[in-house]
Amino acid sequence: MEGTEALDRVRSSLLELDRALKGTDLEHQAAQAVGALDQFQAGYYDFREICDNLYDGIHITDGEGKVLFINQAYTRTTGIRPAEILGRKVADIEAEGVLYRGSVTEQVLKRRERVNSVAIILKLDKEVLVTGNPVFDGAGNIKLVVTNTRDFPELKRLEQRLLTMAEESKKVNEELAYLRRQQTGHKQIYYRSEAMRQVMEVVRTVSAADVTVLITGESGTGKELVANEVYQRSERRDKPFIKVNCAAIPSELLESELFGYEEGAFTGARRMGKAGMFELANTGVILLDEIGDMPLPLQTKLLRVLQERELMRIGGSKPVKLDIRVIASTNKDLREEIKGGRFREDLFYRLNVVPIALKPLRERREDIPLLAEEFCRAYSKKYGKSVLLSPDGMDLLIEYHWPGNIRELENLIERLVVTNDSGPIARSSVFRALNPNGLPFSPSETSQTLKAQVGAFERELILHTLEREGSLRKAARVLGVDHSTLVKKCRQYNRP
Ligand SMILES: Nc1ncnc2c1ncn2[C@@H]1O[C@H](COP(=O)(O)OP(=O)(O)OP(=O)(O)O)[C@@H](O)[C@H]1O
Repeated sequence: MEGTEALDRVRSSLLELDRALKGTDLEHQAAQAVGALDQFQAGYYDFREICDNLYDGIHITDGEGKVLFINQAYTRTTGIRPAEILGRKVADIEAEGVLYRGSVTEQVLKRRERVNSVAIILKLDKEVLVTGNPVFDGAGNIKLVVTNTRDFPELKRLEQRLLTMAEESKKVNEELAYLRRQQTGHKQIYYRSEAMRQVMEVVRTVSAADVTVLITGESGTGKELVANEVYQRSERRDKPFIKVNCAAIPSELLESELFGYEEGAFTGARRMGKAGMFELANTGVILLDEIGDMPLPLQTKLLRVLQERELMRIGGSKPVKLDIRVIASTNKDLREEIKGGRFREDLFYRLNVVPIALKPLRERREDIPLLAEEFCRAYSKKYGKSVLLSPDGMDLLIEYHWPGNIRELENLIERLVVTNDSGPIARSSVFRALNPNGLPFSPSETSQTLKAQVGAFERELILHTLEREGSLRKAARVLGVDHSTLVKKCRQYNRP
């Protein structure tokens, strides 16, 4: 019988008694008994309500282990209803072997102290985590045992989930560190020219200071490589380094990519919103590559973000504080862009705190031999070969005007290593690699007169034919000139 039912019965018996005793000497005592019961009942209802609103299952026995009370959560967790256990002794319930095993109440009664243990709910075939506490009377006897029961599998699931998440996050962190290393890759910067020596001097001095850097130069001159170097030498080298190519992202997406958005900011916005590149780079460095291609309205927003060092996601209302170092790069002449009204002058000054201008390769030809040798070495290693450049092959590289700068040189060397056997690469192979479509040799920009350019072309043509045909006589036949003419030309070009 449930406690509340029992109380109701006692109350109605008392009321009956009260009525029967009306007018007798005992009338007053009967009325007092009804009042005391009412008070007790009110307290019991409060207690029940509180217990039924607890998340944990509550199970209370007297000092003999007789079950006095269970709350709703206990029934929810164990499937055991009040009618099955109220008024019964825990030892008997356990001996029956139907409802539960491993009673914590029994252990508390024996050990007279708090017990944490796992009990098995036979009824649902599951484990629960139980904590039992003894409640003592003034004489030191146990008058109650109060236990709380929690779904053990749920805890276990949470623990398991936590473990999996910890493992996943460890893996993600390792992957992140790997990708970061790969992305910035510690590629060495090779140079011999005075121009590059000065650039590296600036890189070394400004990297540690947290200043904004603007790197300019034609495509392929090494702007990204220099940006990597600034990051690697900065205090933020272990923090995020996010690169954004402002020209590669469609202008209508660039704003949300850079600054992020809140949920519901626009149709198609992701649930929960999305952090932009600036937020991802927070505490680290952001490289705004091809900044010259950023649309004007976005330049205004960027300027505000750089000035205030905080941003607002699209559709957001809470500003996000930024602690970020900015490196910008472009192959455009920003002063020309300003003149043409395509770039904001105030943004230019904000970015141009430390300008680093990279010269095109044709204006620092001293770097070509070192770069070519290093690329030869690196690609030989990659392809398991041992390829070198012949001295006259190298001369060709030094003369070439390199519109694609170092990227073009690197790609060319890779092609040469792949297509040549180990050993020195002949001048003719370099020539063919530089002229894959059989187009005339691209002359150096320094040989400007027609005579000089024709001379350079004739020289290449003769040397190339000689190399291919293997003898002066055969080359003269192919070129349709006398043998003596060819000998004379060879002498003129310092060739035997
Ligand atoms: N001094 C150098 N030493 C070694 N490698 C270099 C050097 N300069 C550039 N490179 C290599 O040349 C290639 C092009 O360089 P990078 O991408 O940095 O140029 P960029 O100026 O950023 O080009 P773009 O403007 O097209 O993005 C890269 O593979 C880079 O590693």
